Amino acid sequence: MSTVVDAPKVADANEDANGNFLNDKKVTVVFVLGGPGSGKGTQCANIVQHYGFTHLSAGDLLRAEIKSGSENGAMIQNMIKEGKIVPSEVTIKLLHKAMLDSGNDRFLIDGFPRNEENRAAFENVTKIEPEFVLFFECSEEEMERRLLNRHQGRDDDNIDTIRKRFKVFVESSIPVVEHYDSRGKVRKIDAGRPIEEVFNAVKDTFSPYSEKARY
Ligand SMILES: Nc1ncnc2c1ncn2[C@@H]1O[C@H](COP(=O)(O)OP(=O)(O)OP(=O)(O)O)[C@@H](O)[C@H]1O
Ligand SMILES: Nc1ccn([C@@H]2O[C@H](COP(=O)(O)O)[C@@H](O)[C@H]2O)c(=O)n1
Ligand SMILES: [Mg+2]
Repeated sequence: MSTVVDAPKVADANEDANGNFLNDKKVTVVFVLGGPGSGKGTQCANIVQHYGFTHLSAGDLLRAEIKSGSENGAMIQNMIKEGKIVPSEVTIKLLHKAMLDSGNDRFLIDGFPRNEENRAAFENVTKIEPEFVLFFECSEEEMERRLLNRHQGRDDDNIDTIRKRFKVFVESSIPVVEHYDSRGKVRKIDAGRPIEEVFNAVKDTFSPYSEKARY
């Protein structure tokens, strides 16, 4: 995507430029975006180990909601199978509760906001602005290869749904990345490389944050 440019690093993560609070506690939120299979979950696990963030994957929260027997379970399951984006009111409720329950003050929010509706819902409900957006850029060929080799039993890791997810990503999620890019908040990472190399690049974007034990 040509409109996304490398932005400067956060000058000083200890400066509270945004004034973000969750229940009176100052918090830092980083959104982690990228196409399906770009490696968001893999890299978030590494970031958690080094920088003490709590990793909240919107997709994982939605899958847990299906398993919980929630009244929204069938609807969520159908949306995921079709590669569609679940209504924001459902996802924001799960995310907000998980943030409040965690007790941490650093959050990696993975796979959210996925569209403009998600973004507006997060802003309206939490009043929190992300510190920055980590954006994993990867070719569709490579992402498709990774997803077809993931073998985690996900309903949406089949070629028909993968193609639908790619389309939704381009049409609905890229505009969100562009929104944050126009505000200088996007940290673009070449995610087509081996996992360790990608993490080295990720570490550069987290350098303003002190190393902190896993939360
Ligand atoms: N840099 C990489 N090189 C090769 N394989 C990778 C790399 N990063 C992740 N993988 C593998 O690709 C698959 C998808 O990775 P991961 O689950 O982290 O992606 P994701 O962006 O979270 O995907 P989704 O949006 O579907 O949740 C996994 O099997 C993972 O082990
Ligand atoms: N904000 C979101 C995030 C995810 N979904 C649905 O879950 C599917 C899987 O998401 P992953 O991040 O785990 O790949 C996704 O394709 C959507 O159907 C959502 O609706 N809203
Ligand atoms: Mg994931």
